[in-house]
Amino acid sequence: MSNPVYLALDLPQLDAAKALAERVRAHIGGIKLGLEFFCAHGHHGVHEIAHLGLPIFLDLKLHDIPNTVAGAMQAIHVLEPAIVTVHASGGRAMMEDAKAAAGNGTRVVAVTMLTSMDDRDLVQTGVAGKAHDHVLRLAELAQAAGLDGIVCSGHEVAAVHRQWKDGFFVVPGLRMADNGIGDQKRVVTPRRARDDGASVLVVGRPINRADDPVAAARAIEATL
Ligand SMILES: O=c1ccn([C@@H]2O[C@H](COP(=O)(O)O)[C@@H](O)[C@H]2O)c(=O)[nH]1
Repeated sequence: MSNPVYLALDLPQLDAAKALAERVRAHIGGIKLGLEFFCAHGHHGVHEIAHLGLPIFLDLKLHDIPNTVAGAMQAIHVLEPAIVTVHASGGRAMMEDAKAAAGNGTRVVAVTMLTSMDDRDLVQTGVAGKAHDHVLRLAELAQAAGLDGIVCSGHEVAAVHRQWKDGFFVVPGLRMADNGIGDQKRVVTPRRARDDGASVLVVGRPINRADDPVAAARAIEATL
């Protein structure tokens, strides 16, 4: 089985990001490039990281009207990302158009509820109910829109997996026992997320802020 860990390269400097990816390359299965990286380095930065030969996950969390999101998907075709994210709360039509505009080799997955939010945060956005139910509802919408899967926390992935058997599930918010959680609120260990059905495990700070990133990546790999 291939390594499900995708390293979130949330670093402002391109050289430092490249050097880190090269160091941990043998202990990860792919690289996630998010808003911080893409806003700073754009297509050029993606090409630089893609030279390493690992699958690229563009975590752009697109959220706009359908026409605009479809245009953005077409603009990133050329980068041949393995995975791209959109926000499920953008609605069914937006997700359908995003999927239609994506390249054949690209999985489009919908962010349900950010792992940095809990039940209280959800209520503050005007959504009544629990995170768990909200995630399941948005997963159903993403499936109906023809997406490949969703992004959710490790708290929900087992339930989502039961309702969407062949879905592709991306789980961030992962921490080992000795990691600080920072701004994340719905966290589990990488092992628990994998056992509960995660397809991709997104790990950022536990590796990219570690004193020894290679040792940290190896330690996570050893638990899987
Ligand atoms: O719900 C979400 C969606 C995306 N992310 C992204 O994953 C990484 C997690 O980084 P850590 O340092 O391991 O907390 C980061 O790039 C987020 O943008 C998420 O955390 N939660």
